[in-house]
Amino acid sequence: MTTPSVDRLPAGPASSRTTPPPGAAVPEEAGPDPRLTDGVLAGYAGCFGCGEESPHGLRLRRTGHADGVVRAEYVVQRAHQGAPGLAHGGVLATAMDEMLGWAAWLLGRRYVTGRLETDFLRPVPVGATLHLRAWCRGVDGRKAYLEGEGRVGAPDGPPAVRAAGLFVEVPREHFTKERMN
Ligand SMILES: CCCCCCCC/C=C\CCCCCCCC(=O)SCCNC(=O)CCNC(=O)[C@H](O)C(C)(C)COP(=O)(O)OP(=O)(O)OC[C@H]1O[C@@H](n2cnc3c(N)ncnc32)[C@H](O)[C@@H]1OP(=O)(O)O
Repeated sequence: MTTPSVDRLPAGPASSRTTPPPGAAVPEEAGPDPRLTDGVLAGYAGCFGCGEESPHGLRLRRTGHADGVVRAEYVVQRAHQGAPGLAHGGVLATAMDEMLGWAAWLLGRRYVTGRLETDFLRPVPVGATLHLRAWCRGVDGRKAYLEGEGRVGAPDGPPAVRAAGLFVEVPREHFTKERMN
């Protein structure tokens, strides 16, 4: 049996639930609008994906944002291992969740993840830098369809992870009503 080249896989992992319906447009980016976050969530230091005060967090560092594509870098830490020396798949999925979330919030509305699909294409070693990108494929009412990928070592390095997600727009109260403290 031969192993198919991952580079020949289809462009994304999207299922019907993360594929925008025909006619769903990609809106002009409007954000991030500080009024959406009310100072409570913006740049939240405790965020597991990007916060500087999350001790074992991913500390994603945004490196650019142009033409509807948001970019970031993530260095795999020892605390992020699954198998010895390799990133845990759930941690890589978290990195993609964060990236797709950024791309959604840059549309200028509040979104949470409804569904996240991930393809793991290669193992990612501890110490490696994952170069991440995410973009919007379309918005349909409250639903936004996002995609992203992570490449090892360089922006055009070999792909290690790809993701597609459905994000749902929520009101500000979403972030307060269920909070336990
Ligand atoms: C996150 C805070 C960030 C703040 C940062 C501020 C600074 C900005 C900087 C940086 C950006 C942030 C980066 C963050 C990245 C990480 C994001 C996360 O991890 S978010 C946490 C995990 N996600 C949840 O906790 C959601 C839990 N789920 C819910 O609360 C509800 O289920 C919700 C809101 C998703 C939907 O509930 P309903 O009652 O409001 O609405 P219904 O009617 O059920 O769904 C609306 C539509 O969406 C579809 N839908 C919902 N879930 C779906 C699913 N799983 N699959 C397919 N479709 C789904 C439904 O079928 C419906 O579609 P039809 O309008 O009928 O066409």
